[in-house]
Amino acid sequence: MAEPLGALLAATRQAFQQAGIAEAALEARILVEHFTGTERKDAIVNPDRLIGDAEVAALRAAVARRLAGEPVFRIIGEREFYGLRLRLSPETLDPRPDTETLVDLALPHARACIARTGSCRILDLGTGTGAIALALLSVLPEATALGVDISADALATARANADINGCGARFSTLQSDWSKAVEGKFDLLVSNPPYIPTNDVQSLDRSVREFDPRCALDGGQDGLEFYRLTADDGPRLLNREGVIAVEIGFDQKQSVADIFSARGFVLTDSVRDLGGRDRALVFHLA
Ligand SMILES: C[S@@+](CC[C@H](N)C(=O)[O-])C[C@H]1O[C@@H](n2cnc3c(N)ncnc32)[C@H](O)[C@@H]1O
Repeated sequence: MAEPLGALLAATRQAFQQAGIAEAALEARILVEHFTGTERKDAIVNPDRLIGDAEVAALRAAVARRLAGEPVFRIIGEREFYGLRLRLSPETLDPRPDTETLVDLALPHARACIARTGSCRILDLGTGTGAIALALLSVLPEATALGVDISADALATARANADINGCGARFSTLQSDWSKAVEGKFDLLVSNPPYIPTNDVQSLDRSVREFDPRCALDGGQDGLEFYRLTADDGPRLLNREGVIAVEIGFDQKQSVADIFSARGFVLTDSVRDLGGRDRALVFHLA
């Protein structure tokens, strides 16, 4: 039966509040707008607008999934990141707002390269949805990027995201076990690698453990495996004044800095995330 938009929104919000969902009002709005094809203003200006049976049924199914623990962005299959709309798929990480910190940290280095040379060649190792590379491309029209992942599903999603967001001509993809198959030199290497120690994956929050792909999380026994690989291969992949910018776990700054400095890199920049935790580091070759 058709139901009024305002009532659907109120009922969804109430169900989420009762279930103890922290951002009940926001998540209710995201689901209702997505499944009813409405915008924020519609529920305010026209709460009596009738929503048809099919949309109501789709919304009810989505609410049931959310109440069963599935994250809201997985349910709608997309997420906003750095002002871009990114599709998600089964083998992509749901990109987190904290990763925008890495984009902001890398940006001045890319701009400096463009000022120097007129362009910037970016390598994104473990690109997933393409979030980091595409965010950079969206604000750097002179830049190009190569997104690398081991997952063909993730690369297909990154490709679609590049096209949807108008960066398709400047973005290419490569399936590779980390940097093994990557050829050529880059001005900026960015990466948000899997960095959870293998034994800690089981104790992650259920919304992460069950809905983000394990391959995007598991960073090996001590969580640092992909930093070692990146630091080992960095000198081969970077132009002379090239820069590496990586996201890290909140307690990994010293360990990651040690790994890179043992391979001839110098830590030149770092930043904390919105919650005040160490989040991203920049390295230059000494
Ligand atoms: C933490 S996710 C980051 C995704 C995306 N860059 C972001 O920040 O939202 C790590 C990514 O590394 C990829 N990955 C894991 N192991 C890999 C490997 N051996 N070679 C290439 N990519 C790998 C995963 O598929 C996943 O997309």
